[in-house]
Parts: sequence; C-alpha cells; structure tokens
Amino acid sequence: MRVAIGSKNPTKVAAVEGVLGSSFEIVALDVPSEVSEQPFGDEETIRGAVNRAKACLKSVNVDFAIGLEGGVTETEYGLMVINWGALVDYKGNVFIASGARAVLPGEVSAEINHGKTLGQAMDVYTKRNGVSKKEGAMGIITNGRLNRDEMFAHVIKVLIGQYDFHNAVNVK
Ligand SMILES: O=P(O)(O)OP(=O)(O)OP(=O)(O)OC[C@H]1O[C@@H](n2cnc3c(O)ncnc32)[C@H](O)[C@@H]1O
Ligand SMILES: [Mg+2]
Repeated sequence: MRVAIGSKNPTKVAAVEGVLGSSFEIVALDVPSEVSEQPFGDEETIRGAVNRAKACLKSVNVDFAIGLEGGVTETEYGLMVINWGALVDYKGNVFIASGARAVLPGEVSAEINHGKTLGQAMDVYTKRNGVSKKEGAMGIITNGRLNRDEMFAHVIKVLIGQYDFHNAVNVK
C-alpha cells in the first residue's frame, strides 16, 4: 500500500513509519493545513488535520493519506496542548482521532496569549530551539514520559484501526 503523510515534521513522519512498518510505501509531503499557524480549539485543529490529508490525496496517488495537526484549547484548568489526526482514503472516507492532552505551564500559555505559537513558546520556555520537531510540548511537560512522536503513534493507531475496522465490516 502507498500512504501519504501531510507534513515533513520528523515527529509526524517517524510516528507514521513506526506504526505502519516497512510493508507500506510512505510519501511525506509539505501541504497547507489552511488553518491558523496556531490552531485554537478542537474544531480548527481537526479541520487542519483533515485539510492536510485531503491536500495529499489531490497531489499524489495513494490508498490513503494522514494529516496530523497540533493545537491548543482553553479549559477551566488552563490552556491545554491538543493534537488531532485524520485519515482520508482514496474513496473519500474520513476518520479522525485525537491524542493525549494536558495543561500547559502558565508561562507557556501566557506567551501563546501574547501571540506566540506553541512551538515558539516551548522554545522560549525551555531556552532551546525546535522542541516541536523533537520531544514536543508533551515530552517536556511529561518529563520525557510521552514524547510527541509516541503521542502521534497513538493517534495513528486509532486512525488505522478505524480504517481497518471499516474495511473489515464493509468487505464481508
Ligand atoms: O511542519 P508541521 O507539520 O506544520 O509541524 P508543526 O510542528 O508546525 O506542528 P503543527 O502545525 O501541527 O502544530 C501547530 C502549532 O502548534 C505547535 N505545536 C503543536 N504541538 C506541539 C508540541 O507538542 N510541541 C511544540 N509545539 C507544538 C507547532 O509548533 C505549531 O506552531
Ligand atoms: Mg505547522
């Protein structure tokens, strides 16, 4: 099977490769999410993930495409990091799934409320560069227990699982 992933972020590509394994041909494409650079809330973040998957299907011939999008959402406990994934197959079926979420440190949410993206805010907070391409916010705030690629791997398992279940039920 040939599969596309709508990002070249190493955490996203590594997660797809890790879950799908070598029997799949994986194409990584930089495609637009067509949402804000920093999506706010579930709706916008899901839309970004679905848009990425659909954009892949328009530019390459694959069995299905995966879009992964990070975002933040306000809750009564503070601003949370959220992540959504979408799998869209060549027939147009859409499956969605979200990843683990947790409240961000107050300093990080303050930077985001002043206009920074989560990626930029995490770099300021950790005094490092490119946290979003490494362990991610989830890796930092869980002290390395759940890094961004592993969080995305969970999302991809839920996506592929739903796709397999859909096909098993409909092919019988
Ligand atoms: O190249 P792409 O695929 O766009 O990868 P990205 O790291 O920019 O990731 P997203 O666009 O999905 O995420 C939207 C924004 O949220 C940030 N973000 C999301 N999750 C993050 C995380 O776990 N750690 C750091 N930044 C994160 C990210 O840097 C962007 O500014
Ligand atoms: Mg981005």
